[in-house]
Amino acid sequence: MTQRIPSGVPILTAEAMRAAEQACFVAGVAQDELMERAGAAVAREALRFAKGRAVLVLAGPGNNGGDAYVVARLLAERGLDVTVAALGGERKGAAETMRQRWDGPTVALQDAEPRAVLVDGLFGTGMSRTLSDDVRELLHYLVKHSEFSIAIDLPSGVGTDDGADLGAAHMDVTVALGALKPGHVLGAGLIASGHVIYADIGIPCASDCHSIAQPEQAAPARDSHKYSRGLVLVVEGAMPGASRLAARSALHGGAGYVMLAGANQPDRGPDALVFRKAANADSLATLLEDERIAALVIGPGLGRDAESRARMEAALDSEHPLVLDGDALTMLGEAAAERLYRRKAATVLTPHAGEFSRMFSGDGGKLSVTREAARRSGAVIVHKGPDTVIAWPDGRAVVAANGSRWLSTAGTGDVLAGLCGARLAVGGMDAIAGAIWLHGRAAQLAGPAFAADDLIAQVPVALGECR
Ligand SMILES: NC(=O)C1=CN([C@@H]2O[C@H](COP(=O)(O)OP(=O)(O)OC[C@H]3O[C@@H](n4cnc5c(N)ncnc54)[C@H](O)[C@@H]3O)[C@@H](O)[C@H]2O)[C@H](O)CC1
Ligand SMILES: [K+]
Repeated sequence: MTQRIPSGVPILTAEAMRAAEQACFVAGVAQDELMERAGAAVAREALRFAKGRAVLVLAGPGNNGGDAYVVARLLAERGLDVTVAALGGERKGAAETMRQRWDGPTVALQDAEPRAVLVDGLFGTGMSRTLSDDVRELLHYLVKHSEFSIAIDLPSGVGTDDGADLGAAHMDVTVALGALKPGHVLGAGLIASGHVIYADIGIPCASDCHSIAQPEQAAPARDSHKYSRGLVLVVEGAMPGASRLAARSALHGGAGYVMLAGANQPDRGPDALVFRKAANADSLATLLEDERIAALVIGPGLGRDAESRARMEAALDSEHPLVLDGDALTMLGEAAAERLYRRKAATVLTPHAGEFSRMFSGDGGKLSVTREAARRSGAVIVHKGPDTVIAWPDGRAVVAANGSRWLSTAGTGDVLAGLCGARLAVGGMDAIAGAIWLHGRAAQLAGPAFAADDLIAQVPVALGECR
């Protein structure tokens, strides 16, 4: 898997990181020691590429700069040709100690000349405002004219807690110190960070937010049968192709039995896919009385007319675990939180950015607005994108940012909705992250320029990789 983001790693905000660091100091670890560990972790990665190349280390005014001086010293001790370009003069505390321990060449940042390897130690989690024009222009110039660029903790110019673009250049590698930050996995920060390497520097980092990890996918129990593995019913609508993609995806995503409820029997498609006639909302409501249904998927290709709305209401009124996607989300709109909060059964929403903004307002980064929406609606929210944020009502969150760029093709959202239905049926709300992992992994396996149908074919292969 092209692992741009390490999996299963805690994600901490700047404030949480500082608290974790403080707890270390209280436990007796000195800031100098942490800075030495941070610098050693970055130097180790820089060495992989820097052999025989000239190195330019940018040192900012704070502790990110302190780390930078450690990196410079360690690389010079290994015989590399290192120059430090410093922003500002005397530092405070451990950063000043590290500045004084550096006895190699130092120039003022504005006098820096490009070198083959660039180490960015200007700003890390202390980034609080947009980079000034002169610093931003110089940073971009130096990165552009380097052969390899590596950022300490975060690329300078990335919003730590929301991935906002505060002037960042695109780095080849970023070494995340102690934990990932939202800035590594969201928006502009995900792009600027390049390949993210997690460096454990001995700071205990508990978090209810992690980067996505491969799900455990035990094979079905020996005595399982199609109902115990979960019956998924997919509601067909105005555009049957979308719901059929979702239904076939559920079949390959591990469901024991998949039904497609619609107006006309499909004239082709897997025989394993059972069709049930439901010509209108009333006949759908009757079908939904079947207690064997473990999960319901509605929205792909549903349509937005009165009949579609009536079908959605029938699904919402049922007491089945429910995946709402596409048109169902658009029809819910701003009423989503209030309408869903009353549901007792598990509800999963799979909005893309536009659908999300029509349902939930709120400012702040994608992680915080999605967590707030999950809390208010009582639903699991899968806020899709190159940085998909999954948030549960109890505050837990997972971010998936390894997906293939080829997922930007029609029907892949329908496939995800079907996978969520299968995982909801098999493992309940907690299993939803597994659907996103399977979707992303199947896309990587499908290679370039796949169609949604090819994506479904790779899901069992991705499942086979799970323990
Ligand atoms: N948390 C850990 O486990 C460790 C963190 N380390 C490193 O410390 C930095 C965070 O250091 P801090 O001093 O808090 O902030 P920065 O160095 O990122 O920023 C310095 C300073 O710069 C000012 N500032 C903010 N934005 C701008 C701007 N746009 N232009 C100019 N100046 C700006 C602001 O006052 C900041 O305080 C962390 O990333 C790690 O690299 C430890 O060394 C190791 C353990
Ligand atoms: K940095």
